[in-house]
Amino acid sequence: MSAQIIDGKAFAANLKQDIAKQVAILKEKHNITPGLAVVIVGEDPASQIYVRNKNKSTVEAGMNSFEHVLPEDTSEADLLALVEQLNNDPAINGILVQLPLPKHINESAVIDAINPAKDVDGFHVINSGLLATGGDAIVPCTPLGCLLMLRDRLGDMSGLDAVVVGRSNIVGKPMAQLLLNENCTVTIAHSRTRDLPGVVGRADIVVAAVGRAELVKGDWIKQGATVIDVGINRIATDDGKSRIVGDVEFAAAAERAGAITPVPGGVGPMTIACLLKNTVTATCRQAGVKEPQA
Ligand SMILES: Nc1nc(=O)c2c([nH]1)NC[C@@H]1CN(c3ccc(C(=O)N[C@@H](CCC(=O)O)C(=O)O)cc3)C=[N+]21
Repeated sequence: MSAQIIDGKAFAANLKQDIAKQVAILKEKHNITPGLAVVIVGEDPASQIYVRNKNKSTVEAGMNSFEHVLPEDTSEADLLALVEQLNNDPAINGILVQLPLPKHINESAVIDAINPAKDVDGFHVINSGLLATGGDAIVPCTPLGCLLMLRDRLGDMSGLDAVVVGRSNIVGKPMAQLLLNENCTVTIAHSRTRDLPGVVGRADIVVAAVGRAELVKGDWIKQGATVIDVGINRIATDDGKSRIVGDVEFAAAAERAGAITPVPGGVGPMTIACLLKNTVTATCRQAGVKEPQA
């Protein structure tokens, strides 16, 4: 058997079209243009590429994009002052502070300084608390993108065994919450898990988010399982160049899975589409208007 490849790029392109329609309706009916501010501290080239992609997608969707590139040696106090300024700016509906931040800055202090209503990453402790307690959270973009692809593929997930490999605050934990909300039986596996192959092998749904190249082996996957690969790892190749691989051994896993996301072209593009989606959601909540149907 060979898996269906879940085309995250095409899925994201569709989602972005819907979002552009929503933005057009917001403009026409309410005279509102959503504004997204992205803050980046330091010169990490990979980060700069993400920021550029986000900026391009935001503008393509008809929203306003504001970029703040600060030097690596920016103090925590100066970054907090910028966050406060963005919190108070009515033209800004969403704020994203690119992670990781330089080591001299306390990340959670910065994230928790963002107005939770503008926290389009869904990283604020208020939003993680709302997600955990069934409230109206802004949901982190990567897990939200994974959920949309899973719903599209599987529909009702009630009673399915789901394993999330990885326990980060930004992917693993919120992903587990979302799967629990779908009535899956959820296991969170991590570096101390005994018998990871056995745990993964029971799962109908595997979400791999550990950040370790090809850690999840193809022959662990249950026949017909749905595999979502969140990893983006750059590895060296024999010819002295490099390529991007996920957290799952893709070719071998595709032999057994029912469906699988590729890397690149899977979860990554959905993350950006969901950032735009969250920005529309946040804008509508701030304005007290119902989210338009695309
Ligand atoms: N506050 C914050 N929020 C984030 O959402 C955030 C962050 N910080 N820091 C960095 C990571 C990384 N990230 C990616 C988003 C999209 C792709 C993406 O679209 N990747 C494409 C292209 C990959 C390529 O070819 O380079 C793909 O997977 O197909 C990748 C990585 C968001 N992040």
